[in-house]
Amino acid sequence: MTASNRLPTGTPSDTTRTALAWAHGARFLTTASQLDQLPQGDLPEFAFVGRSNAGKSTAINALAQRRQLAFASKTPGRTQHINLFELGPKDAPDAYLADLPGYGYATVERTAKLRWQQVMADYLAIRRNLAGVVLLVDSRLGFTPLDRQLLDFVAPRVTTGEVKLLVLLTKADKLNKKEQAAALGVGQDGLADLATEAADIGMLLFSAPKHQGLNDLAETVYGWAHPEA
Ligand SMILES: Nc1nc2c(ncn2[C@@H]2O[C@H](COP(=O)(O)OP(=O)(O)OP(=O)(O)O)[C@@H](O)[C@H]2O)c(=O)[nH]1
Repeated sequence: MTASNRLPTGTPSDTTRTALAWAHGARFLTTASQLDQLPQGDLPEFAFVGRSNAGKSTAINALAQRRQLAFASKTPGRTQHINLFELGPKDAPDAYLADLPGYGYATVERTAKLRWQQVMADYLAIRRNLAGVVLLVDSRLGFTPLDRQLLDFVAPRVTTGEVKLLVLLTKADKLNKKEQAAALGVGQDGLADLATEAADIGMLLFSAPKHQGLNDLAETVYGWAHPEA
């Protein structure tokens, strides 16, 4: 497993610039409430998942450098849709970014929670072109039981290396250096059971306002979509 607490440095490398330019081209494609409404095909897809309020919309918007590409839901826990964004040249898209519903609102009724579980479990287990999962976890909270449950859904595909995993420890600007290092340590310990030899797992401290982890995030997902690059 790789872990990074790098702060942004001066001039980005060519690789970073390419990855950032690619991510900035993200555009909304479609929204789906069921898996069979998602486009089929072989384009690599990476999914952003996380507890609600973990900073998922903020991270997607920072990655795409758009103020409102991903919308924070106005009614907590009610948005059970998967929003899909397209990346790459407009006439020849080369990847999809999937924004999965946030989870963990205490006020959501049981039936909605069960429905969420089913959508996530099915998506993570079945979506054939799923290349990677970006799991957003508030760096001050670490993995919650629902994050663990989500990891369980995708674990069989992560441990074999079929699906890659990047954990973003969000809101790192709210922690001092010592707390950041501790959060990375706790996070890595929490993933020990997934870290097989075949698995491709990374972890980054992330701060949207400070752009911390942003270049690494762009490079990672670009790499997932362009394994030949
Ligand atoms: N300080 C700080 N605040 C952040 C950061 N990322 C997100 N936030 C704040 O955290 C709150 C939640 O962020 P969102 O991006 O809406 O969270 P979300 O995970 O999309 O939440 P849902 O829409 O409920 O699923 C907002 O007030 C953001 O401004 C960060 O890196 N640093």
